Amino acid sequence: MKQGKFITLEGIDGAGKSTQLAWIVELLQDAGKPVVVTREPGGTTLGEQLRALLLNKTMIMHAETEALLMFAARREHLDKVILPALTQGQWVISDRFTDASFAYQSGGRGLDSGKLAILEHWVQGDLQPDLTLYFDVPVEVGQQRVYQSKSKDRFEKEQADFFQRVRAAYQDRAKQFPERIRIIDSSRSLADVNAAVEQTLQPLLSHE
Ligand SMILES: Nc1ncnc2c1ncn2[C@@H]1O[C@H](COP(=O)(O)OP(=O)(O)O)[C@@H](O)[C@H]1O
Ligand SMILES: Cc1cn([C@H]2C[C@H](O)[C@@H](COP(=O)(O)OP(=O)(O)O)O2)c(=O)[nH]c1=O
Repeated sequence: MKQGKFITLEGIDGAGKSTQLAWIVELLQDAGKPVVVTREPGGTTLGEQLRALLLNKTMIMHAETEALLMFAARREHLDKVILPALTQGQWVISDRFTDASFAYQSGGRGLDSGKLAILEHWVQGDLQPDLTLYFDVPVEVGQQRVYQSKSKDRFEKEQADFFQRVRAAYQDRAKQFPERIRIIDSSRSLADVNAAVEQTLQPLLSHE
């Protein structure tokens, strides 16, 4: 029986997820919540090895292989990390989850979202995050932030039109699940985004 809360962070590369993750952990710890931080693809020994393959910019793979590996890593992640932590009453914060597959593999690569929905149901059953923070930025802003910060991986080396499709797919998904997915305008200053995150988390914290 799930007791903890499951929060996921989404957005195109460079949206500011990792930066906000640290702030969210601080807010939850200040509120006395036991927090587990994790990420996708990854989060387990096997998942991190799959991540290395998926992000390796010299690796060539079919788009469906890519999707299947994302969901294989997710199955392991749920089994080894997410479900045990939730059952123990911990708050799980994941830097990306299934919305990323709909955004990148369906929006970005063009896979049929119906196939992904089958994998989603297979791997997660009815489990969905309690809250998803979608950090929305224009593609140019995200790309500028990524290029300033580090060398590009297999996804980050994609062109702007790929990220336009990813962003559009995220926005569609946020419209489809407005209760769960909250849109945060991440093009603003760090202080403004921090404040928006705090405000969005408040109802979840005060219902506890
Ligand atoms: N609101 C913001 N304003 C300006 N720069 C930001 C903001 N949020 C994050 N950054 C910077 O942008 C870069 C990418 O941020 P990061 O959190 O790593 O993004 P993501 O995890 O979504 O790819 C980092 O150098 C970070 O310091
Ligand atoms: C979870 C997930 C990630 N991805 C992609 C999005 C990102 O480009 C990449 C993971 O990188 P990311 O989480 O952004 O890590 P970093 O901040 O270290 O670059 O994997 C998918 O394409 N589908 C998925 O289902």
